[in-house]
Amino acid sequence: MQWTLVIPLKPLTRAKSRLADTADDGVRPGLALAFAQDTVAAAVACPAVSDVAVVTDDELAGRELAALGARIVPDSPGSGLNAALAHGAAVVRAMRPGAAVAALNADLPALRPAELSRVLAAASQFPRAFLADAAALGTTLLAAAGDRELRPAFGVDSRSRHRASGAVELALTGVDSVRQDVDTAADLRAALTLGVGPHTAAASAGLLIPGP
Ligand SMILES: Nc1nc2c(ncn2[C@@H]2O[C@H](COP(=O)(O)OP(=O)(O)OP(=O)(O)O)[C@@H](O)[C@H]2O)c(=O)[nH]1
Ligand SMILES: C=C(OP(=O)(O)O)C(=O)O
Repeated sequence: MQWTLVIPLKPLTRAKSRLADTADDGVRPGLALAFAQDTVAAAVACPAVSDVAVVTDDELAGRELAALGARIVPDSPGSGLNAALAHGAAVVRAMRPGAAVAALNADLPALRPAELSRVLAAASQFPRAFLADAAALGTTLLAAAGDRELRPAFGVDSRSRHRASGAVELALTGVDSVRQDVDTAADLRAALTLGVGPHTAAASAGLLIPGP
């Protein structure tokens, strides 16, 4: 089964505000872009993924992510993360009716294509399914079969909302790279330990990451 991924990305100057202690205003946009580049590159390289749509209004990110093979969808609702995801899924399905779609965060710099394949293979067993993030409070991936609406409910504590929505929580081990989103300095440290992609490795090389 082949998936279309929908990846949301805020304008870079507003992204990753919880990393302000680690990366100042001059550095943080480039770091957020690097996370998205490594996420998109791994998604595009995943054999279970037929195409990747990035919902963003950021011009630079749009150019850079298109160069990696993503389709760029303007965030025309301009009403936040879940509206952007629902819009991205609708645009994808207008072009490819019945496409299986999965929302994936743009801040997974350690993402490995083989682990993403395992998660998508598991998700394909259910009408809707999700993967909890490394903190076990949020969500990094929400998947919907071709005949189901995505119904995204990302944001603080989204794990419990996605569970309450009837989506099946995927109980997989060995998929840490798909769970490891980066919101804080501790998350960045964990991602670097897992092994990040080349964009994030370069962008984080000069950072002093506060200790635990
Ligand atoms: N297109 C779009 N993407 C969004 C929007 N809000 C958040 N995102 C993306 O959704 C994912 C999770 O977002 P958040 O955790 O809310 O924001 P963040 O920039 O990652 O981090 P913080 O600023 O620390 O909250 C990231 O990939 C964001 O870039 C939005 O309004 N539109
Ligand atoms: C939006 C989410 O992620 P974050 O941890 O980046 O806020 C979420 O977990 O639903």
